[in-house]
This record gives sequence, C-alpha cells and structure tokens, in this order.
Amino acid sequence: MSSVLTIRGGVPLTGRVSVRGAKNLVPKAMVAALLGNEPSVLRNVPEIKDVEVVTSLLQLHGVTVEKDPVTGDLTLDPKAARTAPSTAIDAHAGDSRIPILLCGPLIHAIGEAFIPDLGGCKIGDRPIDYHLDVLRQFGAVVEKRPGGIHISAPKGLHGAKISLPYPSVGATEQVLLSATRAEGITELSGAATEPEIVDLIAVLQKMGAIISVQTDRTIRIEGVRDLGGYNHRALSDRNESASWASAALVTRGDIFVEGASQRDMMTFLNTFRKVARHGHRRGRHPFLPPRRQAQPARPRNRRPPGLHDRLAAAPRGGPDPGRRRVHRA
Ligand SMILES: CC(=O)N[C@H]1[C@@H](OP(=O)(O)OP(=O)(O)OC[C@H]2O[C@@H](n3ccc(=O)[nH]c3=O)[C@H](O)[C@@H]2O)O[C@H](CO)[C@@H](O)[C@@H]1O
Ligand SMILES: C=C(OP(=O)(O)O)C(=O)O
Repeated sequence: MSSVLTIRGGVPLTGRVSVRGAKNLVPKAMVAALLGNEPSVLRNVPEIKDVEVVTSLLQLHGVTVEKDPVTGDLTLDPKAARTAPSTAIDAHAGDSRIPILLCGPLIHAIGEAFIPDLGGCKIGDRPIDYHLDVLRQFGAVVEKRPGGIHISAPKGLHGAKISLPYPSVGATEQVLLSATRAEGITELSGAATEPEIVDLIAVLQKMGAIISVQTDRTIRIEGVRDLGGYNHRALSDRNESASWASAALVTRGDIFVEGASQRDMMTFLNTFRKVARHGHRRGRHPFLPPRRQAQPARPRNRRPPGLHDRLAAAPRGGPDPGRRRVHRA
C-alpha cells in the first residue's frame, strides 16, 4: 500500500462514524499480555498495522493470538513463550515503533530480547535513549547487534528510582512494562500521564500489578513475582475522534462520532471551542474569518496536559477545496 494518501477536498463531511479502540493503547496492551501466566482478552481492537506487527512478533515468540471473527476481540495466551529466530524478528525492521516495548516483558518471560530496528511515523528524530537508560537502570545489559538490539538481564530486573528528563509516553510505558514484575519497588518521576498510559495501568492492575499514580507525575510500582491475564475493553481513540471533529469543522460538515469520550478529550474540546468562537467573531461563517483562515489556538507550553502533540495544531478553520497529502500512521 502506498504511504501517501491524497485527499480531494471541498465537500462538507457529514454522517456517523464509530470510533474504535485507541491505537496508542491496543498494541501496548497486547505486549502486556506477555507478562501474564494465563490468557488475556482484549476488546475494541482496531484493524491497524501496529496490531498486525505486534500479533506477528508475539506469535514468533510462541504466544498464541486468536481473533474472534465476529467481534474482532483478541485472546492472547503467553504460556508457551519462547525465543524467536532473529532473522524472523528482523523481517519486522522498520515496521513499527512498538517492538521496543517488548524488552521488559520478553526478559521476564524468556530472559532475553532481540528488538528489530524501529519504524513508526516520520515526525523527526525519535531517539530511544530514555528507553535504553531505563532498561539499564533495571539491571539489563543492552547490546547493539546487526539489525537490532539485544537485551539480557543475567541477574533479572530490579526496581529502581528513575527520573525522566521529559514525560515521554514510550519511556513511561517501558518503565511500567518492565517494573511490574521486577524485584522491588520502582519510583518513576517525570512520567507521562496521558489517558492511554492510565488505561495501560488499568490493564496491568487487572493482571495483578500494584501501581499508584500521584498527582505530581510520579508513578510507584511495587514489583510482583507473577501476573495473571486481563479482560479489558480498550479506551476509544481520542486522536481519531479529534480528527473527525476537525474534519467537520474545516469542511463545515456535521459528523456524529460514536464512542468519543469527552473525559479524555477535554483539552482538545476547549481548544476546538475557542477556534470555532474565534472564527465566529471575525467573519460571516462560524468557523472562517473573512480574510484569513482561523488561527489554531496554539498551546504555549510544549505539551499541555491532555492535548496530544499531534493535535496541538489540528483544528485550523476554513473549508479547503484543495488537496491534502498526509502521512499514514
Ligand atoms: C512526541 C510524540 O510524538 N509522542 C508520541 C509518541 O511517543 P514517543 O514515545 O515516540 O515519543 P515520546 O512521547 O516518548 O517523546 C517525547 C519527547 O521525548 C524525546 N525522547 C523520547 C524518548 C527517548 O528515548 N528519548 C527522547 O529524547 C523525544 O525526542 C520527544 O521530543 O508516540 C506515542 C504512541 O506510541 C504517542 O502517544 C505520543 O504522543
Ligand atoms: C507518533 C505517533 O505514532 P507512532 O509512535 O506509532 O509512530 C503518535 O501516535 O503520535
């Protein structure tokens, strides 16, 4: 499939769409299933590439992944987890960014991990130094090898006091997935606390993990020896919901987004309302000022609480008869 989508605009978008489970939770919850000693069931699973990649990587490691043909629910059983051939893992090089999160769970399940070179959206430099630092602080040995990274932990993973220089989503997930079965207590400060992180914590807690989140971006994890399975319905994708809302705004359309969660989108909804109001004051059209397009209400700080980076500039006003090229997530 081409990696470019060409959109011919100029038509108001109207109708009803159903939003599925969050892309930024589902593949991570699938990885979490590897930490259990019994099957897990994940519901509200979207049909996206990250799910395919993680399914394949889990299967390569002996995890059975069964998809219900009617509901699309996944049952993941890790009890036969085993080492996978690095050539087979390598076939996934460049496919996704999720494999880096397999490190902790694979070390707990089989004692080592080989992670292929990462993919993911091309949104600039995307280092993984926080991930590797965190793993080393847990006691892992990280080695660069041709085609990927090899990680082992001859003395197991041990809880640690970790501080992130920036509230990285991925690095916070790395800590959560590594610490829940590490020996001792982990205290993470400077953690990301997005709704998808909170939902991942809910998944881990269902498995038996002991995790508390404080209001100052500190997460405390008390390691446990074993975890069970989970039965979880993924939270809905707030980015997809916000994309539909933005599409309705800029095309003067009317879209009902079934399953969107106000609670997880408060910052976006405030921004959306301000943009719409701004346009209304300045021109005839509710969303479009007469001479120039409504300006995005840009957040002042780098990552305002609750607003996904990707959406910080999403709701620009004004219908656009032209074409748009977007990159595919
Ligand atoms: C900024 C960005 O696009 N964040 C998205 C990205 O998270 P992803 O985990 O890729 O990015 P982070 O939120 O971790 O990165 C935030 C910032 O920390 C820096 N950083 C991060 C990790 C690291 O090891 N070293 C380092 O320097 C990055 O350069 C960036 O400036 O994908 C997630 C989906 O999985 C989304 O939920 C996040 O909203
Ligand atoms: C950057 C993102 O996606 P990915 O990490 O999958 O590339 C994102 O969801 O914001």
